[in-house]
Amino acid sequence: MTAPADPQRDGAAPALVELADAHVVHKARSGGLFTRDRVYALTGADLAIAPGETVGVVGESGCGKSTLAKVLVGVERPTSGRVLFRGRDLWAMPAAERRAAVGGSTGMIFQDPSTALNRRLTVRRILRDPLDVHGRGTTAQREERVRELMALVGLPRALADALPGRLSGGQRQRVAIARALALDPDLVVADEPTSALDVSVRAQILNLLLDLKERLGLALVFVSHDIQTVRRMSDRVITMYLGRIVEETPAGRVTDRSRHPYTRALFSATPGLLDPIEPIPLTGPVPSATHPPSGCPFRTRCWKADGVCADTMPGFSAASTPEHRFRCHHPVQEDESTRDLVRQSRPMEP
Ligand SMILES: Nc1ncnc2c1ncn2[C@@H]1O[C@H](COP(=O)(O)OP(=O)(O)OP(=O)(O)O)[C@@H](O)[C@H]1O
Repeated sequence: MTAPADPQRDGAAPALVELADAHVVHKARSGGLFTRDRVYALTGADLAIAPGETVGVVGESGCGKSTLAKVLVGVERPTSGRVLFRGRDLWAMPAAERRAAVGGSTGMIFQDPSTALNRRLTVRRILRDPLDVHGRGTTAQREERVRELMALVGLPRALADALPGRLSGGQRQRVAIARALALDPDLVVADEPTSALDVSVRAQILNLLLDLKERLGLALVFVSHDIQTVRRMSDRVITMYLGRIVEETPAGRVTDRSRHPYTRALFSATPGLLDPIEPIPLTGPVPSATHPPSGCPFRTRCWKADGVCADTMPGFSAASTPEHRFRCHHPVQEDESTRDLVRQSRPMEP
């Protein structure tokens, strides 16, 4: 069995949740029927989430962000590899113990609260449900907890008997956040929590998440396409490409100190993050997760790629540190500016 990649980084708090060489492989479908192909949704993920930290996850559509999120909170079982909750192998536990561990330590907030909440249940019932399922407290204590949760996320008490259809998008997402917090988890994973909301309420929901994280000492994993927001919210940013974690960067270094060419390209394409700059051009489509390229999955779009990249998937580079890890045969130099990379990566004039 594979040992956890980096069980406790030097001096860091012990991990809340750790993935050790986690893979998720699906059967591919075509026209509603399974085919012989496989979809490599998550490949060899090694990751440790420490108590109280905020980890942002970025990458293009289909790169495995949601899969990583679901594996971290124990709602999706990896095809192989291990998920450790406070050092204990989640999927080796008896089912009842696993359900209690997952319910009691993690919460998940989904993209669209309209579909994530049962439309036939009142706010009170939605918030009571996890307490009932996990047998928390007496009836009176559960009612009190529902009131507490509503206050925590800024929902007026008068909405306790409302159905989700009567609430605004922002209020619905507050209910979803309260439900994720019902059992007092240590880790909350928010998968694109604001992308289905009006622009006007996005900032309120993000501020609420940050505020709750501080007040409750939560660890937060934040998945988003919105790179600016990820950078602002996170302590550490994880870059994914075609099912792989290719870089983990301290958030303060992520714009102009990232060492993986893909992270630099992703951030260069975000307006307003760097001084006016052209984005690093990435040529060609994202390869299919059913037929990933040999070696490094990014090589087909990388201006630095050579034969080594086609032959071998890079492990974490020897130049990595415990805080800043990257998988690349030809990492960007520390002192190379994104401007230099734009120049290097520009396709040759014919
Ligand atoms: N149940 C499934 N069956 C088959 N393929 C799946 C399944 N779930 C996910 N996939 C595939 O796995 C890959 C990773 O999907 P995932 O949803 O984790 O990506 P993502 O980065 O969250 O995408 P997005 O940003 O668009 O939400 C994609 O190619 C997706 O089509």
